Amino acid sequence: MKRSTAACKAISLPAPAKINLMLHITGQRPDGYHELQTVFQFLDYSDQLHFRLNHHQQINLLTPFEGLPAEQNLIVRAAKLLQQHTGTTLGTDIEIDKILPAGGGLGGGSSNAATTLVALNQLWQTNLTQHQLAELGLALGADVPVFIHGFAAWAEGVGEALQPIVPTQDWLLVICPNVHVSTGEIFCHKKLTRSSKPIKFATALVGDMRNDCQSLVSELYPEVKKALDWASAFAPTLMTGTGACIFSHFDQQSKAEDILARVPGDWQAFVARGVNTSPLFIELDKIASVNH
Ligand SMILES: C[C@](O)(CO)[C@H](O)COP(=O)(O)OP(=O)(O)OC[C@H]1O[C@@H](n2ccc(N)nc2=O)[C@H](O)[C@@H]1O
Ligand SMILES: Nc1ncnc2c1ncn2[C@@H]1O[C@H](COP(=O)(O)OP(=O)(O)OP(=O)(O)O)[C@@H](O)[C@H]1O
Repeated sequence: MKRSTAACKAISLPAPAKINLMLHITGQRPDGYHELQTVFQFLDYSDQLHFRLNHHQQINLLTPFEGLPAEQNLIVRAAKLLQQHTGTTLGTDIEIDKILPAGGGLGGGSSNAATTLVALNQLWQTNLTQHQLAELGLALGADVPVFIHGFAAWAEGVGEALQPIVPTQDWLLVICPNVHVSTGEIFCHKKLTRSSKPIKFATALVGDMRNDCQSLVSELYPEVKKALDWASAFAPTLMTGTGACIFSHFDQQSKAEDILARVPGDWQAFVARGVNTSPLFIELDKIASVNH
């Protein structure tokens, strides 16, 4: 897809959530990372990032994140990585409207990093290809490449070997129980299922749509089990990534909204559409068509 790279001084782009429609763990590599088979779909529900060019080579994150020093923020790390990789003398001031819960399995940090790489590649006119950006992004997180490529995908490897797939674009009720699950903690746990039999791409969307992390997370975090039990009474429900968020499928927005209204008050929840093209790329195409 050809997109405009016209020079600009500022750009605002979304960083959407992802869900894992299924997630199998089929093995572990010598470096400790796990071999996965998963289906990624995006949600039409995004953080919004705003980038303004500066000429001082400074990366300034103007929106504070409680408890997370700026230098550890994946937005700042992504910007610095691109700066170092390309040798650009430009910098950026960044603001974010954050709505995605951290540590929810919705990939918020990875998505922020991906949007940062894509946005700054335009703002700084560094002209890396999508493939180069995805390779760079993988060093920041296993989920970054899917956000950079922007299509719903069947993923293998650690989640970086992607093939397009076209799941139904259901309405989803997403519930975020009041707990923070660390991805590292789940992948290190001795009770994690690590030996699922590999399946074929052709069967990715039929049969057993399970998440191999779900039973362990349910055991360690009873609040996640409680949410799964509650939501499963209304619609097919699964946990995303390593949790804590769960999602339930509906064929109509109104049905999902009806159940949203009944979600117990101590859980954050929202309704969003599962989409097969990332809202990031829909926005980039809009910008490109305006610039033509
Ligand atoms: C579970 C998923 O959300 C599925 O989409 C992702 O694979 C997680 O991706 P992510 O949050 O970008 O994870 P990373 O930041 O790369 O890794 C966090 C930690 O999880 C473990 N990890 C992660 C991904 C993977 N395939 N195997 C792992 O063992 C590693 O211990 C790593 O130190
Ligand atoms: N910009 C960012 N937004 C959110 N979290 C960030 C960011 N930068 C760094 N982090 C750190 O990354 C951790 C994981 O955040 P993230 O929202 O990606 O988790 P997640 O949704 O569970 O991701 P995944 O599904 O990829 O496991 C957070 O606990 C936080 O400390």
